[in-house]
Amino acid sequence: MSTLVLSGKGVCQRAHDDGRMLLQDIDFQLMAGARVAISGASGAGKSVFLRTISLLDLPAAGTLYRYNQPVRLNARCIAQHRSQIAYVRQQAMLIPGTVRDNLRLPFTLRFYQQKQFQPDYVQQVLQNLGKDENFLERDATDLSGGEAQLVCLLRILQLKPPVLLLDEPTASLDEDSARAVQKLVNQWQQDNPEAAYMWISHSEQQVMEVGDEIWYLDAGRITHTRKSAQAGR
Ligand SMILES: Nc1ncnc2c1ncn2[C@@H]1O[C@H](COP(=O)(O)OP(=O)(O)OP(=O)(O)O)[C@@H](O)[C@H]1O
Repeated sequence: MSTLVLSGKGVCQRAHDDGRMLLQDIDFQLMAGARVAISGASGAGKSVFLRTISLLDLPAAGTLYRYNQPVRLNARCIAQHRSQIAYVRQQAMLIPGTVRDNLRLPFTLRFYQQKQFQPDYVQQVLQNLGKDENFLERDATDLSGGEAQLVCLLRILQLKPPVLLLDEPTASLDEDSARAVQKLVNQWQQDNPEAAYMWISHSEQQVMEVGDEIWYLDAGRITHTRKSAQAGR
């Protein structure tokens, strides 16, 4: 039987400015290995939902559970949750320096000091994406938008989070770069079959490609879910 990695009960979010409800009483369950595409109109609350369940923004009400344990909202538990439920934004954010500097960055943080940068692993992944061995030494400021997004993703994937929350990661990319991002996420999930993701997309084609399940958000509620034709491949 599949493991429940992340779930929520009665999750609500309010706007910081006028207090209006942005998420209304959402219950959800994300199983290990799940591939969930999230769809819905602009302003439906998709980003707010991902930011809330990763605890980048704290919920106004409701409870999140990781592996069936309620997540406490103190600083240590929030930091731990964010490291496990990794949120990837649409715009790539890199530090000045090389690709290697960017990929090493998390290991300089106290939270990841027990983990080690694995150059062989990242080289292999980059090679599978068609990047040559000099790519690690490229200056981050010279990368294309698509390459920068790949580096951002790889920086997170190498840490092997059990859940990845992708907020329109290919929205500003051309078709080839978008495909490379999809390929990277697919490959990561094949290597880590217990890993799950949620992927926000406005592209109906991408929704069908990346989701085994599709969750629809409307006015801060999950209105319905369905299996895609890809389910059970
Ligand atoms: N921090 C905030 N304070 C106030 N309002 C916010 C905040 N964040 C988002 N909103 C509002 O919440 C609503 C949902 O925003 P959200 O970004 O989640 O939509 P979305 O479904 O992701 O849209 P899109 O597809 O256009 O990215 C919008 O009305 C937005 O203006």
